[in-house]
Amino acid sequence: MTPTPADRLATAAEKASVLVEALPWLERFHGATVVIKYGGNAMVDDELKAAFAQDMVFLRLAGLHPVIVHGGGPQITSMLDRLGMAGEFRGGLRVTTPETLDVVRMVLVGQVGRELVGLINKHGPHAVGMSGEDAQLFTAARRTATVDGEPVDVGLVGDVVAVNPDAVLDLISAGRIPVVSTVAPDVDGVVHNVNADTAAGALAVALGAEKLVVLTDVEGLYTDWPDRSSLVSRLDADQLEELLPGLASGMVPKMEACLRAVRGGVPRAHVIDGRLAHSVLLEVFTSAGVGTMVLPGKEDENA
Ligand SMILES: Nc1ncnc2c1ncn2[C@@H]1O[C@H](COP(=O)(O)OP(=O)(O)O)[C@@H](O)[C@H]1O
Ligand SMILES: CC(=O)N[C@@H](CCC(=O)OP(=O)(O)O)C(=O)O
Repeated sequence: MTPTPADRLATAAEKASVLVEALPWLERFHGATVVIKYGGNAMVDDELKAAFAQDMVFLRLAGLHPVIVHGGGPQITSMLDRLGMAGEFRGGLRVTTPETLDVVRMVLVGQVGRELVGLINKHGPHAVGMSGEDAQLFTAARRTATVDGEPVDVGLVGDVVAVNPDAVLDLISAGRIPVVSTVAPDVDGVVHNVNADTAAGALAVALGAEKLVVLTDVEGLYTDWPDRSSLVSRLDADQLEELLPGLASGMVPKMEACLRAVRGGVPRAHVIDGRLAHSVLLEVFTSAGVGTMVLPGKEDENA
């Protein structure tokens, strides 16, 4: 059916109202740094990847400073399969032998990071890739996984114990979009595999980011997974701390990262659905937001 002049007016008014709704958020976040964790499971579809790249360029051109920390778990697993190498997760962390680490580093830095940089740079000379090894961005320390309450050795897996954000700040001040892969050396220079959620939380704190946004392949945090009526739209750090021990493995590093961020001075952390095209724009520029928002405390609820 051909739209009537009245239909066209209504559509135009709707489009204008979407743009105007963004105005207070454009004002509020002008010049702000936003750390975005782009998860491996949310980056398996070509159209979604292209939409994510558009969102990052949109944020930059709107005056924000997006910093991307990417994952790549499914991509690492598929390369290990192709190479006939066995892989295993314990307590949500990949058991990482020196041979596995070679594959993790190759896939994260050489494949997933490169692809994201390429997609963003279709729009102009914006993105620059780097890893935790560059300019001492991250220092890792070997960590264990927790399985049934017990510590379990998972090999060359690290937590981030120090961040030197200078190289990221240099890129930000040059107007670039840093794209960070999460392998990092320990104090002796031994490279470790770092979970990307963990690294994103640590980087958001070190940069004094305004927001941490974690994209994943689910609508947000469910307090009683997989009961679909238990999706939470907001909670504070104390409430999250109480829930953490009961969460299943995929959500644990994400929610730990959100907690680390808000406890470390980041005003808001969000877990949003990366399967929804342009979910980052909806989160940043609309009043309702999407997914689950973590706030430092109750007093911040109306902030
Ligand atoms: N409480 C929970 N709320 C939401 N998702 C959960 C929860 N517990 C487990 N999950 C699972 O965690 C997954 C996300 O973790 P993961 O697969 O590691 O994501 P990513 O690749 O984005 O890092 C979801 O797809 C869901 O299956
Ligand atoms: C220690 C550890 O488990 N590291 C992860 C690093 C990639 C990652 O975190 O990717 P996602 O965000 O896609 O899960 C791994 O080897 O899969």
